[in-house]
Amino acid sequence: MDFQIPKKVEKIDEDIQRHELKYHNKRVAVTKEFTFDAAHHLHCYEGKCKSLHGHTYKLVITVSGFVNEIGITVDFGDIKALFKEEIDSKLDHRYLNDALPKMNTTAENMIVWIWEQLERRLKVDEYKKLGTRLEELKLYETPTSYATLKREWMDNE
Ligand SMILES: Nc1nc2c(c(=O)[nH]1)N=C([C@H](O)[C@H](O)COP(=O)(O)OP(=O)(O)OP(=O)(O)O)CN2
Ligand SMILES: [Zn+2]
Repeated sequence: MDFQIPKKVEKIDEDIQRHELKYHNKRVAVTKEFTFDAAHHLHCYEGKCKSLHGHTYKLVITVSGFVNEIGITVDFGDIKALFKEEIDSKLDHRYLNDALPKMNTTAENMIVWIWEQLERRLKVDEYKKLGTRLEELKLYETPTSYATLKREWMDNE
C-alpha cells in the first residue's frame, strides 16, 4: 500500500506555506556573535596598552536580507562560515601587529578592516544576488570597551 501523509500534517504544511508567503521578501536583519583571542600593542600611545597584551575579542555581525520561502534571511551557519574563513583564520591566536596590514591595532581600525573583508565576500558571492548586505559590526576589546560600525555611516561618508 502507498504511504499516505496523515491529513493533519498536510493541513499544518498549508498553513506554514501561507505564512511564509506573507513574510516572503521582507528585509530582516540577523545577528551572530563570535570570539577570537589575539595579542597586540598600541603605537604612539601612552598607557598600559603600549605594552604587549591580549584580548578575547567579541565580534557581533549583523547582516540583512530578504526572507526566503522557508523563512530564512541568511543561515546562521553561513555567517559562521564567513567569520571563520575571513576573520578567525587570519586573526585568532595571532599577534595582530603582524597579522593585520600596517595599522595601529585599535578597535576602530580593526573594525574597518573587518568590515572590508566581510563586505568583499558578500559583494562577490551568491549573496549579492539575494540582496544580502552587512548592516552593523560591533568589536569588543573588553566586556566594557567596543567599537561600532554601521552601513548608514559607510554609505554617507
Ligand atoms: N578608542 C580606543 N581606546 C583604546 C583602545 C582602542 O582600541 N580604542 N585600546 C586600548 C587598549 O588596547 C586596551 O586593551 C583596552 O582599553 P581599556 O578599555 O582601557 O581596558 P581595561 O582593561 O582597562 O578595561 P576596563 O573595563 O576599564 O577594566 C586602550 N584604549
Ligand atoms: Zn588592547
